[in-house]
Amino acid sequence: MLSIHNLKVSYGNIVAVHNISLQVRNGQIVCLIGPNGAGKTTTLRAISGLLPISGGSITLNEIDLLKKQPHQIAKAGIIPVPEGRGIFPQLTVKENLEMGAYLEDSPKRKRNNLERVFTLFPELVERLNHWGGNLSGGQQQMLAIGRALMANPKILLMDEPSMGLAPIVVERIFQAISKIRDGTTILLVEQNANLALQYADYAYVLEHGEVVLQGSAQSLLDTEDLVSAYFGGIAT
Ligand SMILES: Nc1ncnc2c1ncn2[C@@H]1O[C@H](COP(=O)(O)OP(=O)(O)OP(=O)(O)O)[C@@H](O)[C@H]1O
Repeated sequence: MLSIHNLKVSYGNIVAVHNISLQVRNGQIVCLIGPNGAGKTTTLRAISGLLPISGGSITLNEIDLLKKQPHQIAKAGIIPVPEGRGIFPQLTVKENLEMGAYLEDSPKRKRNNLERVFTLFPELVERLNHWGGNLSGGQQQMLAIGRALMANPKILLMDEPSMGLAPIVVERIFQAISKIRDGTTILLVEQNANLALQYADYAYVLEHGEVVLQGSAQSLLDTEDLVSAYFGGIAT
Protein backbone atom coordinates (compact mmCIF):
# COMPACT_ATOMS: atom_id res chain seq x y z
CA MET A 1 0.00 0.00 0.00
CA LEU A 2 2.79 2.47 0.88
CA SER A 3 5.47 2.41 -1.74
CA ILE A 4 8.73 4.33 -1.92
CA HIS A 5 10.99 4.25 -4.98
CA ASN A 6 14.50 5.65 -5.26
CA LEU A 7 13.89 8.28 -2.60
CA LYS A 8 16.50 11.00 -2.26
CA VAL A 9 16.41 13.63 0.50
CA SER A 10 19.03 16.28 1.27
CA TYR A 11 19.56 18.86 3.97
CA GLY A 12 21.37 21.55 2.00
CA ASN A 13 24.55 19.89 0.78
CA ILE A 14 24.14 16.85 3.02
CA VAL A 15 22.48 13.95 1.25
CA ALA A 16 20.73 12.09 4.09
CA VAL A 17 18.83 9.55 1.99
CA HIS A 18 20.47 8.43 -1.27
CA ASN A 19 18.30 5.93 -2.98
CA ILE A 20 15.82 4.18 -0.74
CA SER A 21 13.07 1.92 -2.05
CA LEU A 22 10.68 0.13 0.26
CA GLN A 23 7.17 -1.28 0.48
CA VAL A 24 4.81 -1.43 3.42
CA ARG A 25 1.97 -3.87 2.84
CA ASN A 26 -1.42 -3.71 4.48
CA GLY A 27 -1.51 -5.25 7.96
CA GLN A 28 2.25 -5.58 8.32
CA ILE A 29 4.74 -4.25 10.81
CA VAL A 30 7.71 -3.17 8.73
CA CYS A 31 10.80 -1.88 10.51
CA LEU A 32 13.69 0.31 9.51
CA ILE A 33 16.80 -0.43 11.48
CA GLY A 34 20.31 0.91 11.23
CA PRO A 35 22.91 2.93 13.09
CA ASN A 36 22.68 6.62 14.05
CA GLY A 37 22.49 8.90 11.06
CA ALA A 38 21.46 6.11 8.65
CA GLY A 39 18.49 8.14 7.40
CA LYS A 40 15.62 6.42 9.25
CA THR A 41 13.98 9.54 10.73
CA THR A 42 14.56 11.43 7.49
CA THR A 43 12.65 8.73 5.60
CA LEU A 44 9.70 8.94 8.02
CA ARG A 45 9.63 12.74 7.85
CA ALA A 46 9.73 12.62 4.05
CA ILE A 47 6.72 10.26 4.02
CA SER A 48 4.80 12.74 6.23
CA GLY A 49 5.57 15.53 3.73
CA LEU A 50 7.74 17.44 6.20
CA LEU A 51 10.88 17.56 4.05
CA PRO A 52 11.53 18.55 0.44
CA ILE A 53 12.36 15.54 -1.73
CA SER A 54 15.15 15.73 -4.31
CA GLY A 55 14.21 12.56 -6.18
CA GLY A 56 12.07 9.45 -6.30
CA SER A 57 8.44 8.78 -5.47
CA ILE A 58 6.22 8.07 -2.47
CA THR A 59 2.75 6.65 -3.13
CA LEU A 60 -0.09 5.40 -0.96
CA ASN A 61 -2.34 3.04 -2.92
CA GLU A 62 -1.03 4.63 -6.13
CA ILE A 63 -1.81 8.17 -4.89
CA ASP A 64 1.21 10.42 -5.32
CA LEU A 65 2.00 11.76 -1.84
CA LEU A 66 4.63 14.16 -3.16
CA LYS A 67 1.80 16.32 -4.47
CA LYS A 68 0.16 16.50 -1.02
CA GLN A 69 0.60 18.82 1.94
CA PRO A 70 1.41 17.31 5.38
CA HIS A 71 -2.21 17.76 6.58
CA GLN A 72 -3.51 15.99 3.45
CA ILE A 73 -1.09 13.11 4.06
CA ALA A 74 -2.40 12.88 7.64
CA LYS A 75 -5.97 12.98 6.33
CA ALA A 76 -5.06 10.11 3.98
CA GLY A 77 -4.26 8.07 7.09
CA ILE A 78 -0.48 8.34 7.51
CA ILE A 79 0.06 9.44 11.10
CA PRO A 80 3.39 9.93 12.87
CA VAL A 81 4.32 8.98 16.42
CA PRO A 82 7.43 11.18 16.47
CA GLU A 83 10.78 10.56 18.10
CA GLY A 84 10.72 12.17 21.55
CA ARG A 85 6.91 11.69 21.65
CA GLY A 86 5.94 15.31 20.97
CA ILE A 87 3.04 15.36 23.38
CA PHE A 88 1.70 18.70 24.63
CA PRO A 89 3.03 18.94 28.22
CA GLN A 90 0.69 21.77 29.24
CA LEU A 91 -2.45 20.00 28.08
CA THR A 92 -4.13 17.21 30.00
CA VAL A 93 -4.08 13.61 28.81
CA LYS A 94 -7.68 14.04 27.66
CA GLU A 95 -6.86 17.23 25.73
CA ASN A 96 -3.83 15.59 24.13
CA LEU A 97 -6.05 12.75 22.91
CA GLU A 98 -8.63 15.23 21.62
CA MET A 99 -5.89 17.01 19.66
CA GLY A 100 -5.19 13.73 17.88
CA ALA A 101 -8.79 13.62 16.68
CA TYR A 102 -8.80 17.11 15.17
CA LEU A 103 -9.23 15.77 11.62
CA GLU A 104 -11.95 13.31 12.59
CA ASP A 105 -15.49 14.52 12.06
CA SER A 106 -17.45 11.38 12.91
CA PRO A 107 -18.33 11.37 16.67
CA LYS A 108 -18.90 7.61 16.46
CA ARG A 109 -15.41 6.94 15.10
CA LYS A 110 -14.00 9.29 17.74
CA ARG A 111 -15.70 7.28 20.48
CA ASN A 112 -14.52 3.98 18.99
CA ASN A 113 -10.97 5.25 18.70
CA LEU A 114 -11.01 6.50 22.28
CA GLU A 115 -12.26 3.13 23.46
CA ARG A 116 -9.46 1.44 21.52
CA VAL A 117 -6.90 3.70 23.23
CA PHE A 118 -8.38 3.06 26.68
CA THR A 119 -8.37 -0.71 26.11
CA LEU A 120 -4.74 -0.61 25.00
CA PHE A 121 -3.60 1.78 27.71
CA PRO A 122 -5.73 1.67 30.90
CA GLU A 123 -2.93 3.70 32.49
CA LEU A 124 -4.21 6.72 30.55
CA VAL A 125 -7.80 6.34 31.77
CA GLU A 126 -6.61 6.76 35.36
CA ARG A 127 -4.76 9.93 34.39
CA LEU A 128 -7.15 11.69 32.01
CA ASN A 129 -6.98 14.99 33.90
CA HIS A 130 -3.23 14.92 34.55
CA TRP A 131 -0.92 17.27 32.64
CA GLY A 132 0.91 15.50 29.82
CA GLY A 133 4.17 16.89 31.17
CA ASN A 134 3.64 15.18 34.53
CA LEU A 135 3.47 11.67 33.07
CA SER A 136 6.38 9.23 33.22
CA GLY A 137 8.32 8.57 30.01
CA GLY A 138 6.42 5.33 29.40
CA GLN A 139 3.05 6.98 29.97
CA GLN A 140 4.04 9.80 27.61
CA GLN A 141 4.89 7.23 24.96
CA MET A 142 1.48 5.61 25.50
CA LEU A 143 -0.12 9.04 25.15
CA ALA A 144 1.80 9.75 21.94
CA ILE A 145 0.64 6.44 20.48
CA GLY A 146 -2.89 7.00 21.79
CA ARG A 147 -3.05 10.46 20.27
CA ALA A 148 -1.95 9.05 16.91
CA LEU A 149 -4.63 6.34 17.12
CA MET A 150 -7.25 9.06 17.67
CA ALA A 151 -6.44 10.26 14.13
CA ASN A 152 -7.80 7.02 12.69
CA PRO A 153 -4.52 5.93 11.09
CA LYS A 154 -4.18 3.51 8.22
CA ILE A 155 -0.41 3.57 8.72
CA LEU A 156 1.42 4.61 11.88
CA LEU A 157 4.94 5.94 11.43
CA MET A 158 6.60 5.18 14.77
CA ASP A 159 10.02 6.66 15.45
CA GLU A 160 12.02 4.95 18.19
CA PRO A 161 9.18 4.13 20.62
CA SER A 162 11.64 2.41 22.99
CA MET A 163 13.91 5.43 23.34
CA GLY A 164 14.85 6.29 26.92
CA LEU A 165 12.50 3.74 28.50
CA ALA A 166 13.26 1.00 31.03
CA PRO A 167 13.19 -2.55 29.60
CA ILE A 168 9.95 -3.48 31.36
CA VAL A 169 8.21 -0.40 29.94
CA VAL A 170 9.61 -1.11 26.48
CA GLU A 171 8.08 -4.56 26.69
CA ARG A 172 4.73 -3.01 27.63
CA ILE A 173 4.89 -0.63 24.66
CA PHE A 174 5.80 -3.39 22.22
CA GLN A 175 2.98 -5.60 23.49
CA ALA A 176 0.64 -2.72 22.67
CA ILE A 177 2.25 -2.36 19.23
CA SER A 178 1.58 -6.01 18.52
CA LYS A 179 -2.13 -5.40 19.31
CA ILE A 180 -2.30 -2.17 17.29
CA ARG A 181 -1.27 -4.06 14.17
CA ASP A 182 -4.76 -5.58 14.29
CA GLY A 183 -6.33 -2.99 12.04
CA THR A 184 -3.41 -0.61 11.63
CA THR A 185 -0.29 -1.02 9.51
CA ILE A 186 2.95 0.10 11.15
CA LEU A 187 6.23 1.43 9.80
CA LEU A 188 8.57 1.31 12.77
CA VAL A 189 12.00 2.88 13.20
CA GLU A 190 14.08 1.29 15.95
CA GLN A 191 17.68 1.42 17.09
CA ASN A 192 17.10 -1.76 19.03
CA ALA A 193 17.28 -4.13 16.08
CA ASN A 194 16.74 -7.33 17.99
CA LEU A 195 13.60 -6.03 19.65
CA ALA A 196 12.13 -4.62 16.44
CA LEU A 197 12.79 -7.84 14.52
CA GLN A 198 10.91 -9.86 17.13
CA TYR A 199 7.72 -7.92 16.41
CA ALA A 200 8.09 -7.02 12.72
CA ASP A 201 7.13 -8.95 9.60
CA TYR A 202 9.68 -7.42 7.31
CA ALA A 203 12.73 -5.23 7.83
CA TYR A 204 15.01 -2.91 5.92
CA VAL A 205 18.50 -2.25 7.21
CA LEU A 206 19.69 1.26 6.37
CA GLU A 207 23.23 2.52 6.39
CA HIS A 208 24.49 5.89 5.10
CA GLY A 209 21.09 6.65 3.58
CA GLU A 210 20.79 3.40 1.64
CA VAL A 211 19.11 0.03 2.08
CA VAL A 212 21.97 -2.41 2.63
CA LEU A 213 19.91 -5.44 3.58
CA GLN A 214 16.25 -6.45 3.61
CA GLY A 215 14.18 -9.52 4.29
CA SER A 216 11.58 -11.09 6.53
CA ALA A 217 12.21 -10.23 10.16
CA GLN A 218 12.69 -13.93 10.88
CA SER A 219 15.32 -14.31 8.17
CA LEU A 220 17.23 -11.33 9.55
CA LEU A 221 17.02 -12.70 13.07
CA ASP A 222 18.43 -15.96 11.74
CA THR A 223 21.40 -14.14 10.23
CA GLU A 224 22.36 -12.71 13.58
CA ASP A 225 26.02 -12.42 12.66
CA LEU A 226 25.11 -10.16 9.81
CA VAL A 227 22.92 -8.00 12.01
CA SER A 228 25.50 -7.74 14.76
CA ALA A 229 28.09 -6.84 12.15
CA TYR A 230 25.97 -3.79 11.36
CA PHE A 231 24.92 -2.91 14.85
CA GLY A 232 27.68 -4.11 17.13
CA GLY A 233 26.36 -3.96 20.68
CA ILE A 234 22.96 -2.59 19.71
CA ALA A 235 21.60 -5.91 18.44
CA THR A 236 21.93 -7.62 21.77
N1 LIG B 1 17.96 18.96 10.26
C1 LIG B 1 19.07 18.45 9.73
N2 LIG B 1 19.99 19.24 9.12
C2 LIG B 1 21.10 18.72 8.58
N3 LIG B 1 21.42 17.41 8.58
C3 LIG B 1 20.55 16.58 9.17
C4 LIG B 1 19.33 17.04 9.78
N4 LIG B 1 18.68 15.96 10.29
C5 LIG B 1 19.44 14.89 10.00
N5 LIG B 1 20.55 15.25 9.34
C6 LIG B 1 21.60 14.36 8.84
O1 LIG B 1 21.00 13.44 7.97
C7 LIG B 1 21.53 12.14 8.15
C8 LIG B 1 20.40 11.15 8.50
O2 LIG B 1 19.85 11.49 9.75
P1 LIG B 1 18.57 10.76 10.37
O3 LIG B 1 18.17 11.51 11.60
O4 LIG B 1 17.56 10.56 9.32
O5 LIG B 1 19.18 9.36 10.77
P2 LIG B 1 18.60 8.24 11.72
O6 LIG B 1 18.90 6.96 11.03
O7 LIG B 1 17.18 8.53 12.03
O8 LIG B 1 19.49 8.38 13.01
P3 LIG B 1 19.11 8.58 14.54
O9 LIG B 1 18.84 7.24 15.04
O10 LIG B 1 20.33 9.20 15.11
O11 LIG B 1 17.90 9.50 14.57
C9 LIG B 1 22.59 12.26 9.23
O12 LIG B 1 23.83 12.42 8.60
C10 LIG B 1 22.21 13.51 9.96
O13 LIG B 1 23.32 14.15 10.52
